[in-house]
Amino acid sequence: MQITIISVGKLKEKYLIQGIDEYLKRLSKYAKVKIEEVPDEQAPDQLSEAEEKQVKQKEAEKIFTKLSTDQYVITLEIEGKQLTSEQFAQKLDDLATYGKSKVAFVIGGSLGLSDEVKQRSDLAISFSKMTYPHQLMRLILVEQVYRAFRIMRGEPYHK
Ligand SMILES: C[S@@+](CC[C@H](N)C(=O)[O-])C[C@H]1O[C@@H](n2cnc3c(N)ncnc32)[C@H](O)[C@@H]1O
Repeated sequence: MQITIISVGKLKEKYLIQGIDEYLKRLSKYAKVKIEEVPDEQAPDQLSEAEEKQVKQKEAEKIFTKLSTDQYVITLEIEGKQLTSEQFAQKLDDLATYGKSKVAFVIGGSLGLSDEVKQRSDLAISFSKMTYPHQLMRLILVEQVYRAFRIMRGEPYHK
């Protein structure tokens, strides 16, 4: 399986970089995982609805440069579908079985994802109704992808 994680915004915190690197190392046994970081748009704290839309659209343009038509796109959205780790593992397994082995996960920036990106999404998943910072979301995602591979292979992992 070829997995691309497209994430808006730069990873700054050392502990997150180390955590993500650790899971990427563990994941290399199961899949090719590539991180594509796209720069976030600099914007003031107070934005009108139109300005917010514009920022998200600009970020979307950069996201689209990293996506290809043959990828199955999974967006991370708070309002997306909540899955158990087993269901998530089953989903990845099904994708591999049915020839959709190129998967792109997309994590938005601090304002979230634009409607255009959401429309391109094949599946929107939520990790809870709470909002996580995008940097932390990247760590949570790689851990869950790693867990999914362990589940798929029937290998022991913390329950
Ligand atoms: C700070 S959040 C953006 C918050 C923004 N207000 C929104 O509604 O999307 C940054 C990104 O992290 C991801 N994210 C944060 N919390 C999430 C959750 N509970 N489930 C899935 N993705 C989440 C999403 O991709 C989101 O675009």
